[in-house]
Order: sequence, then C-alpha cells, then structure tokens
Amino acid sequence: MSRVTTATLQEMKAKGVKSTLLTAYDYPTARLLDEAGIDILLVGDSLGNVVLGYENTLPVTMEESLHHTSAVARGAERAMVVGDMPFLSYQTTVADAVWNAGRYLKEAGAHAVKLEGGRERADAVRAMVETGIPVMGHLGLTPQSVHQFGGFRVQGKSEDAARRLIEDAVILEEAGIFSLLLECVPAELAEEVTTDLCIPTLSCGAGPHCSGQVMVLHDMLGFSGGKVPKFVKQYANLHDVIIEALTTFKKEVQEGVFPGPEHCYK
Ligand SMILES: Nc1nc(=O)c2c([nH]1)NC[C@@H]1CN(c3ccc(C(=O)N[C@@H](CCC(=O)O)C(=O)O)cc3)CN21
Ligand SMILES: CC(C)C(=O)C(=O)O
Ligand SMILES: [Mg+2]
Repeated sequence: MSRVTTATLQEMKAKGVKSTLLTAYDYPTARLLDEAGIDILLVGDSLGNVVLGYENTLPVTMEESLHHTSAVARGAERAMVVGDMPFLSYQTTVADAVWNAGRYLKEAGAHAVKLEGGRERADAVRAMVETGIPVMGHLGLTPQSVHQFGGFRVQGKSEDAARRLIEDAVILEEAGIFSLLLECVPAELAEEVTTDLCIPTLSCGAGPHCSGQVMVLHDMLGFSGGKVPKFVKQYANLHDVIIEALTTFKKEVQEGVFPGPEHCYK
C-alpha cells in the first residue's frame, strides 16, 4: 500500500474525499490506526497531558516528542506521520525551528511536522519548507498559548478575530504549509477558510466543512480519564472495557481460577 503524502491529501480535497487524522503516541497504537486506514498519525504534544500526565502541553520536550514519534513511525506503513513540535522548539529563532523540525525527519522517521501560530511563524515555516520539510499549520485554539488565552476557549468568534484568522491562514499558505489544522473555531469560519485556501483544512472542533477531521485518540476511545472537549464524539469506552478485564483478573487470581492447567508448564 502506498504512503499517504501531501499530494494524496491535496487530491482528496479536490475530489471531496474527507481525510482523517488521529493522534498516536506509540507503536501498537500506530499499527492499529494504520490497519484501520487512518490517513495521518499526529504525535501530538497532547502527549504531555494524555500519556505523560502533565497539566498541559507546555512541559513536553523535543526528546520526549522524538522518542514517541520514532515508535509511531515504526508502526505506520501507510499513514503519514506528523511530529507536533513542542513549546519552545520553534518560537525562539528560525535556525532553532529548522534544526528541530529537521530532527523529526532525520532522527524519528516522521514525514512532516506541525507547529502552532500564524503570521508570527511565517519566516520559520518558509525556512522549513525551503529545507524540504513539509509543515502543517495550526490556528484557532493553539494550546501552547493557553496562558495567553486564559483557558481553553473557542477562538475567532468576533468579526475582528475571524478576519485575523483568515489573514493568518492565507499568510501560512503563502509561506508553504501543505495543510492547516483549525481547532475550536466556529464552523462557518472554518468553512470560509476551507473555501479560501487551496490546501486541505483539518477540523478539530471546527465543524463539518473542513477537508478532514481530527481527534485525540484517547478522547474518542474513552481512554483519557474524565472530561473531554465538547467537539469529541466517544466511539468506544475503553475505560470500562479495561476496568472490567482488570477486576476480573484480580478476582480470578484471588479465587484460584487463574492460572488454570492450560497456563501451566508440566
Ligand atoms: N485529551 C486532550 N484532548 C484534546 O482535544 C486536547 C488536549 N488533550 N490537549 C491539548 C488541547 C487542549 N484542547 C482543549 C481542551 C479543552 C477544551 C474545552 O474544554 N473547551 C470547552 C469550550 C469552552 C468555550 O465554549 O469556549 C468545551 O466545553 O468544549 C477544548 C480544547 C484540545 N487539545
Ligand atoms: C489536538 C491536536 C490538534 C494537537 O495538536 C495535539 O494532539 O497535540
Ligand atoms: Mg498539539
């Protein structure tokens, strides 16, 4: 099966075929998502809160992100693997940005990187693209700015904010991004961006009109423990499935049911 590339995603937008992006943080999960035909595996910096137990995405380091990206890349035969650049790995200087972005391709086997922000990141994006690194943009609710936003809030609601977001989208497209992720923005705004841009857009709580849909895997599988954003649909309840297995195991051990003769060596 041939690899999903930036050209594949562009073709899908042209044909009106929706693309799918889910997060993955390890090898077995990457294999499952690949087998299910998910197009893009994002090693999100949501790694921080989802699998490393941090408060938010800010503490995630390049080393942590690369470590998980390598595992995902080893499990993905068809899907495009995208490394989500952590806070402070691309905002300092353009040289830092290119160097760190390059490490995803050179050391971790990713096919592209994602970074948050608009016009203020255009120079970094241009330099990465000139280096041969495909870049996914991310506008709207950009969680690395959570303290600036004062919480996880819907973005682009005022006319002014909406216009600014559309400008940022156009600037990023001109800088060379191959796709744009829109997080937590009104559906009509995401629709307008999708129409204005040639490149595919990906919706994470940005309504149904984008070229593709995005979710954090653990949220949609009911495995992220507790509250999930309103835009998440729960397609399974792994929490309950796992608790059931674990409590049954404990009970069977205590009752002498496990291990049975079939689990023992003569
Ligand atoms: N597990 C997980 N899922 C995510 O979707 C996710 C992460 N982690 N970490 C990074 C960011 C943070 N995200 C979030 C977190 C919370 C809301 C949230 O609670 N939003 C409110 C909207 C409030 C409003 O109306 O302005 C909601 O009720 O959905 C949204 C996105 C999305 N990303
Ligand atoms: C939720 C997506 C957009 C993300 O950036 C992440 O998982 O880190
Ligand atoms: Mg992220």
